[in-house]
Amino acid sequence: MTRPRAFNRDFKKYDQVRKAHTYGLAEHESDEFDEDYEIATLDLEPFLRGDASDRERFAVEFGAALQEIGFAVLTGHGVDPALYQDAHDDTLDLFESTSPEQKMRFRAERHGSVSQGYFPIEQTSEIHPDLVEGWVWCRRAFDVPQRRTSAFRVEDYWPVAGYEQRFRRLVLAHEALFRPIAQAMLQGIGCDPHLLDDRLTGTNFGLRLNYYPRMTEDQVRSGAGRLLGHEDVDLFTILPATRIDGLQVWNHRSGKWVRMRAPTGSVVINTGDYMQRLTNDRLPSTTHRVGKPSDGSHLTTARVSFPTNVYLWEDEILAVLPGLGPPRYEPIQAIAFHTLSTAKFYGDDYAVDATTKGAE
Ligand SMILES: O=C(O)CCC(=O)C(=O)O
Ligand SMILES: [Fe+2]
Repeated sequence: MTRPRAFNRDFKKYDQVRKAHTYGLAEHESDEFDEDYEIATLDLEPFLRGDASDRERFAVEFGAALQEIGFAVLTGHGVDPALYQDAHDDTLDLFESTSPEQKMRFRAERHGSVSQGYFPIEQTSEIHPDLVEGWVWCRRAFDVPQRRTSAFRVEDYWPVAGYEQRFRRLVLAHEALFRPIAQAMLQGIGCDPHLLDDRLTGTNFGLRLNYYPRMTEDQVRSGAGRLLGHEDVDLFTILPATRIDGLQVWNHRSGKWVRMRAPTGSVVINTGDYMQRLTNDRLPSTTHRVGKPSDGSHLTTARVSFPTNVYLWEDEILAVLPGLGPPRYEPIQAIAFHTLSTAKFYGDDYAVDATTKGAE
């Protein structure tokens, strides 16, 4: 059975930043690919440890890549590659060894802005049945410093406590990169690099595990994709390079898709809706999706990915940053911005009015 095609423009009313292009949510035979486009791979080390001129050089190249396509690949980030190997194995283990009943005990629901918990296959969003299972935890689900209204209880969030400890290592390693990456982005578009430092200290984030099971011939024939075309709602995403490819990125200039090929151990960085709003459209929230891998392994092998989405806390106000021209957007509270945007995926009831307290 072939489903009718769905397009992003059918869901335009949810957009909280300008998105002028039209794309099909799943792969289609009419899609065109820009096989020559190379997403920039940059070494972050000079920005982390170099002098002022090293930092400036990196920031300019990073800013250029992001302004052009919204994606860049970083090496030299300092995260131990063994952490990524462990996260890969732990993700496979979590999805393959947790019973369906246990998974459903943690079904995703709204925690502040974030839809946190387990997403069954074909239920990542209400708008498109994707062939992925997901599991999301925000900062509240980790035993790390933060303001809490009640004591942390690991069993509220995790089917087995050991997973919290293991994935905590990954989120702490990524948290150390939040400010340097944001600083480089801001410097790269000519802003004061430190504008977001305070708000990124102890900020909220979402760790998302994606498990794309092996596909049957019928699923391939149905036209279903592994993950629908979307933009991330966040400031930016840190996606460790996946072992199996399949990530496709929309090139605004050519209107074609670009295949992401990131070297082992590198991280893919992309800007999201919060960043597009704060930077007055200078850094785009770029469309991407997951399609079939180039090696045909979707018929035999599961694929996993484990992106970290960087957010601001719910009570922050998102206003266009200084130095970026006349603001194209009104200030908006982060919880309203986040939940209005993601009501596209989770249904209209997901949206929280700005005046409502972002209760858990
Ligand atoms: O699986 C991937 O490569 C990307 C996943 C993604 O875009 C997401 O979880 O938002
Ligand atoms: Fe994404």
